[in-house]
Amino acid sequence: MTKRPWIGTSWKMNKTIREADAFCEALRASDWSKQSDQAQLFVIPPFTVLHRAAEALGETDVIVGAQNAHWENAGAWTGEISPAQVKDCGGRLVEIGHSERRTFFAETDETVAKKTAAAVRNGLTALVCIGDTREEYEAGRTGEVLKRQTQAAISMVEWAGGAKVIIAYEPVWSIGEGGTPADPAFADEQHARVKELTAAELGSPLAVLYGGSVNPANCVDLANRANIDGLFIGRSAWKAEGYLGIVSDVVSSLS
Ligand SMILES: O=C(CO)[C@H](O)COP(=O)(O)O
Repeated sequence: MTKRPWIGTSWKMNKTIREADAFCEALRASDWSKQSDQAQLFVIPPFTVLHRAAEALGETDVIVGAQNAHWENAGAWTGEISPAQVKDCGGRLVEIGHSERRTFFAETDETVAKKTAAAVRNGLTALVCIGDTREEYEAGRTGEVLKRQTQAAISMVEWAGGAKVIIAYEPVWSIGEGGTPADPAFADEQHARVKELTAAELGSPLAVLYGGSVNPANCVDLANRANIDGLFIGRSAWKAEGYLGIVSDVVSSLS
């Protein structure tokens, strides 16, 4: 069966309204935005343009999501955004537990578990990021860390009723400027383990995307690995041409 990869980008804390509009317009105008039979595209803007991006891409097959959401649907949680609010803005997916949130905003396995369960309860797809630090990687502890983070993330989800959870393996040592892209064979091995673990716990494996210094030179090799179900791209996809170039290369290589 031909693969139908997920290919998406988070803009992190980037883009003004005008820049977001330009990206969405370029994506909307591209044929790739209406070909979800070949690849499931997704874009994760900052909250400031979430509603606008969801509207702009509303007639396309592109899923728009949020970079975080709280575990409660409403209440006295100053500065937070709830999964119900994400849904109200047109968001269909929530990214949870990115390493930047775990490192700089005290996100823990427990908050990731609560947020994942809340996203699913609200009918959103939870895109849960897991990843080993450089220290853990060098100590050969990658497998153990990914197992702990995955088990915690899915521990509170109510699976009855079509819960949608996707895992993104993002080695912390691969992310951002100065990151080292993971060797595709190494990434594939880690994905295989996560798929095996989730299959054993849930009856069927969760999809596992790879993120961390994905670029035009390594996207095809990564996406063609047996256990890599898609790519989660940062810097290389922040310009629409960059994103669409990767989508086109990956889809062509798979067909
Ligand atoms: O979240 C990511 C993808 O949006 C991830 O952190 C990878 O970022 P990149 O290294 O800039 O591709």
